[in-house]
Amino acid sequence: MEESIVKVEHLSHRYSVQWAIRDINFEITKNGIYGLLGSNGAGKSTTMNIMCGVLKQTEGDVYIKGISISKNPVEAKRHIGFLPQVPPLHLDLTVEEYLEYCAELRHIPDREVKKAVQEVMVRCGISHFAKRVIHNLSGGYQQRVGIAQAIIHNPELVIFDEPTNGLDPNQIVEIRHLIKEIAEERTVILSTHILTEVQATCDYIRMIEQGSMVFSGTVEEFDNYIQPNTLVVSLGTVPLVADIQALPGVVRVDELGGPRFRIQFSDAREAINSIVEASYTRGWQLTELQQEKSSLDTIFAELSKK
Ligand SMILES: Nc1ncnc2c1ncn2[C@@H]1O[C@H](COP(=O)(O)OP(=O)(O)OP(=O)(O)O)[C@@H](O)[C@H]1O
Repeated sequence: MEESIVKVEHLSHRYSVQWAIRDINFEITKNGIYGLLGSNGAGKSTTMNIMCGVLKQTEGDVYIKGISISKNPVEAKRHIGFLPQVPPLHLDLTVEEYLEYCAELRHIPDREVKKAVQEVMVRCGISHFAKRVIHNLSGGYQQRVGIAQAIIHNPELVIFDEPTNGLDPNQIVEIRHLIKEIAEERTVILSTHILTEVQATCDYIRMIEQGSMVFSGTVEEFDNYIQPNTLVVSLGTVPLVADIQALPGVVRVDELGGPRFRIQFSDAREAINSIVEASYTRGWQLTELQQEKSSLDTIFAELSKK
């Protein structure tokens, strides 16, 4: 049996009277990058804060490598690194001073602190800023320092809450690259409301909407979750739209300009067969026929409605 890295069991949380998350369940047994996806206010930060032992849940529990975060938080937290939405930086310290402080908080033995700090600075590409006061770093480099504090104790699981929020496009690319490197050796969970972030960075998706889990699977499964229902075809000779529309399996035809058409179908196989056959018998000279994929945005909108 595969070892459980994280297990979230019947997790619910209520701030005063309102439930922020309700009966969230999932388990992670394989390394990789997991995107916790959801729109603003869906419950991502609440879930992550509980997973990291920063917030005490109302109901349910989280197990990190089988250790309960509520019953044995100190032991469970040894295996976790966390970068909250607002990085917990001390802006008036230098990068090196701050990371030494983090190493002590993480109970790294005194004689190993210097080495751990040097290694993590190399890992996160910030060695050249070791003596720089954090306040004077750009947003992207401050985020690197935030990532460094999350992995200084070499945890098996790293959790990032909206790690590219507020960064410029170049910084976003660099931070995504760093996250992928970090994930080569450990499991990473990152939260985001940006679909392209998931596409660019993650292997798996857990999607939360209105406090409940609405999807759990790979990015590819997510992409195919809502079955596409359109084809794009290009024809050598241009028939009447009504002639295409009349074919079995075809529901609607839109002209895309020139000889290209978007065809909405009720039954993919029936529509494809009838288009290919008509092209052959009526001399339409089919040159392109492809099924369109639902964009992540469409899927997101559909799932959010459910
Ligand atoms: N401290 C709090 N007190 C009361 N309600 C809260 C508190 N924090 C969050 N909430 C509410 O709980 C729900 C879930 O919020 P949460 O921050 O977990 O969502 P999120 O998916 O992380 O959103 P965002 O992307 O905007 O951070 C929201 O309705 C939010 O208003």
